[in-house]
Amino acid sequence: MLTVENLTVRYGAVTAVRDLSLSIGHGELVALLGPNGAGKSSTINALTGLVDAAAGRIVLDGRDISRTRTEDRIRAGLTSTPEGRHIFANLTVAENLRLGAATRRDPKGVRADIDRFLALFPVLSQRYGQAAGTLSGGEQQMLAISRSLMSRPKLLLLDEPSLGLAPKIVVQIFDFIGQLKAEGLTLLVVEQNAAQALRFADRVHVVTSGTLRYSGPPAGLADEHGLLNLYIGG
Ligand SMILES: Nc1ncnc2c1ncn2[C@@H]1O[C@H](COP(=O)(O)OP(=O)(O)OP(=O)(O)O)[C@@H](O)[C@H]1O
Repeated sequence: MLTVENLTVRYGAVTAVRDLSLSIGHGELVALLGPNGAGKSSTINALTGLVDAAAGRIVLDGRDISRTRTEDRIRAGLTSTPEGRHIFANLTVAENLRLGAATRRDPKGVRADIDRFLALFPVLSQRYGQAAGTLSGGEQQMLAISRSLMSRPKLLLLDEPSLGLAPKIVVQIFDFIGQLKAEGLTLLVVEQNAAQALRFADRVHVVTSGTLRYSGPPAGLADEHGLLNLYIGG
């Protein structure tokens, strides 16, 4: 579904991502792991067009989207849930959900999707008219993922869905991610929490200092020291 060839992201003199290539097949969940500052968010943001790629090619379902505007990438089926959730705290739960559907022109379908997420997460239903900023961290993450799904993506990029959440909530979030995969959604999940990310991953990439160090099945990282060595460059 997605092919990334030789992606490079620079911020002035800083090269955040260097010559990174990866692919994601239909229905796959691919995990992108790495320590702080490795270039994971920069990769996601280049895929959605929020930052410009200095070099490389991004191909979604056979179409080169490297120079396509973010909103057109969303229309083409690629959406991300950003790190830190970025829900609109002063807007209601309902308004946040509706904003996720900004690129759609089928009000009935939008309404049906909102109903689906309200049924899935009763707390969103109970707090439908309240400011989203009053939700707990875990509830905000559920809302952020639901909002992303409102654009009906075929590929969802999740940037650190576990960030700042209690371990029990993290397990619930990943249970939901596993459910999305079971429903056929294709996912790229960026995570620091390797154990959770690997629960449902078909393949995994490990990036450190902007460079891919490992690409392969999760079993290749089964030895904890394998991942640790990759992280510390051993
Ligand atoms: N807007 C920016 N301007 C300058 N440097 C940046 C910018 N955004 C990121 N960087 C730098 O690029 C590198 C990669 O950052 P990035 O946020 O992509 O890493 P990450 O793997 O997502 O890290 P984390 O897990 O801590 O979120 C880091 O050295 C970071 O300081």
